[in-house]
Amino acid sequence: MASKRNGDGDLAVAGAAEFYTPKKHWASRLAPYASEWAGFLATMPVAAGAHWWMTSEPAAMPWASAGLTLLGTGVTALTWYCARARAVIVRRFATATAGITAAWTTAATIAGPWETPLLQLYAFGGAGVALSWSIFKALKRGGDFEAGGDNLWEKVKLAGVKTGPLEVEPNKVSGTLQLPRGELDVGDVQKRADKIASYLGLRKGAVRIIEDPEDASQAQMTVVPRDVLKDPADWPGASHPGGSIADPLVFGVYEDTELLRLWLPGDPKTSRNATHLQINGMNGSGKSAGFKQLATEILTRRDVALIVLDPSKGDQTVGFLQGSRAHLVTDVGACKKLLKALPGVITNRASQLGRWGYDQWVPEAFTKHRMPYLVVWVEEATKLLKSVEKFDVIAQEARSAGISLVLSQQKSTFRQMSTDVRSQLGAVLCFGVKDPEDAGYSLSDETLDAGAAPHRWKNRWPGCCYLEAPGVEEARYPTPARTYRATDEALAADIAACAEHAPDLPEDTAEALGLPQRASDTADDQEGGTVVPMRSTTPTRHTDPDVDPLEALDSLQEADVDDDPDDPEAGLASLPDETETDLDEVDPDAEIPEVPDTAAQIALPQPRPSLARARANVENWATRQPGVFGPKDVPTDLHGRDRSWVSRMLSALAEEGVIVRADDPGTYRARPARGHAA
Ligand SMILES: Nc1ncnc2c1ncn2[C@@H]1O[C@H](COP(=O)(O)OP(=O)(O)OP(=O)(O)O)[C@@H](O)[C@H]1O
Repeated sequence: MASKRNGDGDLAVAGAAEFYTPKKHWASRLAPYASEWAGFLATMPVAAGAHWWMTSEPAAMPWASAGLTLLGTGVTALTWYCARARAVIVRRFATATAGITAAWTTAATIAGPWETPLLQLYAFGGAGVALSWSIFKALKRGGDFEAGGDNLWEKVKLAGVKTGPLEVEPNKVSGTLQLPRGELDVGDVQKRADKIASYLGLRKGAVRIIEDPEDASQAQMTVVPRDVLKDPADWPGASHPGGSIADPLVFGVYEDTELLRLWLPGDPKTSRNATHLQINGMNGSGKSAGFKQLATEILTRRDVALIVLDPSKGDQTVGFLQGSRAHLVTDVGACKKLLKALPGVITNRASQLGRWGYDQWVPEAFTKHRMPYLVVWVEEATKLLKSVEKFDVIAQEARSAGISLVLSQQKSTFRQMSTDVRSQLGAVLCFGVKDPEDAGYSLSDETLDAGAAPHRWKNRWPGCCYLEAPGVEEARYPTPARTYRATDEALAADIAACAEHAPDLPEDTAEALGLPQRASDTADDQEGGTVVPMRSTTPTRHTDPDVDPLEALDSLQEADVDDDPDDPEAGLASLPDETETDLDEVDPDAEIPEVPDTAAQIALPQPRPSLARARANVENWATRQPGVFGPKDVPTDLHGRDRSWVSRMLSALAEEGVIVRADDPGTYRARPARGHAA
């Protein structure tokens, strides 16, 4: 193979390309050998001319002889020196050729090239040298692409693989591989991708192999010699200021310099589905920076509203959105409430879209009916999802109602995110993770098999990511990308420049979610623009002032999706005597902790408490237990549901820090009381 580095010291894309460039015509097949024969033929007239010149000036002959001898020795020495980086055989061969040519030219200049034995030496010796160069090249290069390719495949123990025509782009060479049928499969080649990179003198991960979905004996090989991700590109500004959310969100570049693009709404014309997005990555892998850029892209569009639920970090991550039209909710309870209110909003929006004749949200829904697309971004999603029933159903319905959910969390193990929820999300953005197992919770097997390895980055390469999403070519899924390097000030300035385009939330949506129509209408924001906690927003309006919105939603949910279909007692009133027995376990003398409104209801036997009341009852009971307890210990009539529900509830309470986990799995204890002395 040709030199691995070009004159600038860069890894040579051209080198890789040169190795592979197919030579189909006889002229191009012979071209590599032309130089030695041209040199052979040129030597005779040069020597004859020099001889004629020297003999016409006899006085100069002694000087010319000495000069030519010195020049020949110098050229030979220079050849030896310049070829020091080449293989020993090449160096010797080149030096010998220079020496022989210089000696013959000097002798021929003095005596005349047609004199015996100079003419014979030229005819046989010169032709012999030229021929041996051609043989040497032919053996080394094979004379055409395929033999060179065979050499590569043999070296990496994949003999029989053939490389098809290659497409050479800046920093990328790609082409089809034909595998020997029945002998090798794509997995064999994928396993050796790093060996191929090593043979080509490239970094690990520079070679990726993707299976051809139509033919298992073929694969697509992509070689990306230079790692452009090492140095992230600077934020170039919002990609479509004042544009539609139907335009892609652009938030970085792939290693082959393509833009990193994400589409959230569907597109009936191209059959692209609307999607939710799952974002994973370990601490410091660049999730927050990615969020800021995507949020900026969203907030600079004219037909989309953004709601951000960030129960953990608050100002740290979303602070730069102060004063923007993003609705920011940072209170845990308020975040949960909002998520639980989503089904109502989904139903409402879906039926509106249906009435207007749309199967899904399209930009026209905004231009004609002022219904913006809605993005609900949930940071630290695991904490919130656990307490939202049937989240998979919410996710499933949300897409057709023009709502995309973005769930961001460090990792999505099956414990943290059910397969049902996962299957509804549709798109994954995976930043650096701790180990291959974590990568497996985010990316598909196909992407991982094709060489995606986010665990190699960990958090040492913040912003590096893989994206699997509708609208992105599947062959691109294993291609690494990096988000832009951006400052909060630059992003905030872009958002501010488009503030006039940002739409309000429709009145009914705002009302149902307990949000103002305009984020900047909140008292907090007017006071100087802090993150807006949900509790500071205007209360939801309802037609019946006596019905608590959450209770109403709970009843609706229960009517729709009873969480305990197998429970024979589902929907039946609990027997009062059982209630008394159970309530014996609740310390009647203990002071009732602060559970707004609902605490007073605990002692009263209820037919089957609403979901909200059941949660409050269980929480109240659990925080008052003197010892270790598990789901089976929680009195049924406090909640009226099956044990798996109680188990999920206790786990959620432990996540929220209301109770703590005990030593044995599935057991808990009340949080030790603090500050009694005070
Ligand atoms: N594309 C990028 N290029 C360069 N630096 C980046 C990039 N993305 C993120 N960073 C830097 O990496 C660091 C960690 O990023 P970030 O806070 O977004 O990670 P995170 O995954 O949100 O971490 P955590 O979960 O701990 O909050 C920050 O200093 C950030 O500026």
